[in-house]
Amino acid sequence: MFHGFIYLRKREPFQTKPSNSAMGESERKRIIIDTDPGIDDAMAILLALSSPEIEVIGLTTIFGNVYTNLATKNALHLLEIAERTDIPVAEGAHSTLKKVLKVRIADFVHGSDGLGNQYFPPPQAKAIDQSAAEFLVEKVNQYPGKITVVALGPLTNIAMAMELDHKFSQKVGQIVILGGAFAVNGNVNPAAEANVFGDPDASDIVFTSGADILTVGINITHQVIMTDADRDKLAKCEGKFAQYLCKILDCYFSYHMDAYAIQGIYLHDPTTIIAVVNPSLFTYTEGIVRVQTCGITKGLTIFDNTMKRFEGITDWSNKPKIKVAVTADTPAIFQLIMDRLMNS
Ligand SMILES: O=c1[nH]cnc2c1ncn2[C@@H]1O[C@H](CO)[C@@H](O)[C@H]1O
Repeated sequence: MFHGFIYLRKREPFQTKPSNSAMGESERKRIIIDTDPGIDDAMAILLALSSPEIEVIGLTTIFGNVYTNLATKNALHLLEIAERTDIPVAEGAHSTLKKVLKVRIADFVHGSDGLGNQYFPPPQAKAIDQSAAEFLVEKVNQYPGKITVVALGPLTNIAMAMELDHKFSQKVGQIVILGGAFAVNGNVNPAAEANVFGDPDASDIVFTSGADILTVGINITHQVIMTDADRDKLAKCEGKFAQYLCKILDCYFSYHMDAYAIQGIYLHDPTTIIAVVNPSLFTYTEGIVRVQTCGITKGLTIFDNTMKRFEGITDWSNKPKIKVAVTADTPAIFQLIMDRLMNS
């Protein structure tokens, strides 16, 4: 049982910023998106690029929905679609933190090209020479306390950045993670959510690193659903992003019909972007999260609400707390995603 609700905060948990006003450059949050595109990653990246509250200063890539080299290709391709090739892409790890090369790839969710089996022409641009971890470290040192890292895939690159610079956790502004399944079943198996399962050792390191972390699990993202009818609305928009997304969504819809028997899709990654764009649409609880790294419950996220003083030392004792999203204003989140994508 997830007993965190006692700590539930009202709608002032994050520093809330106006969502639609013309914001000065200095007020915009600088974000780096760590991503494995991925259909819902593509939606999230285009949503982020349509959101005046944030400035995307880089993309870093990781395995998950696709292998890392394809994630890099897709990230570069999406920036070409958005005409934002000024944004650097840094390629990340090809294997887990423990160097397991045989990673789990969700091509059955996103198509073998990761973008709904559209086989777009290869991008012209190339990734920068720095690795994802090096890029992350450089940026948090350049803008201490000011970078928000949005992690939409397994957490390998973030854990590697923490290994590379032991002060990374203190220098990063916030890490907003799509990860975990709190008090609900996973989506890889009953225990584990896909991103945490992808690299459980890295997830455990990141969750216990002491950084300011907000994690948005599938207990939240499974509430934000785009239906067939919503897709039809998107298809009627002339906007470039809306038209592009309608091309790639079919495969993701078919997967949800197969796996969940729903005529709709879960907006995991776009919902996580909204947690950065308008945090007041979520509430969270605070506690310590550890990750099971082996066995049949590999990838399980186990939350300690710190209400009980356990006798003796446990593996949760003295670990830093993180924020775990527990409620969300799902109609408002969905509407904001749609408005941004329809008007892009
Ligand atoms: O069944 C699944 N297996 C693997 N990955 C999945 C599945 N469903 C969704 N995702 C992907 O994992 C993240 C959320 O856990 C999302 O990025 C989503 O695209």
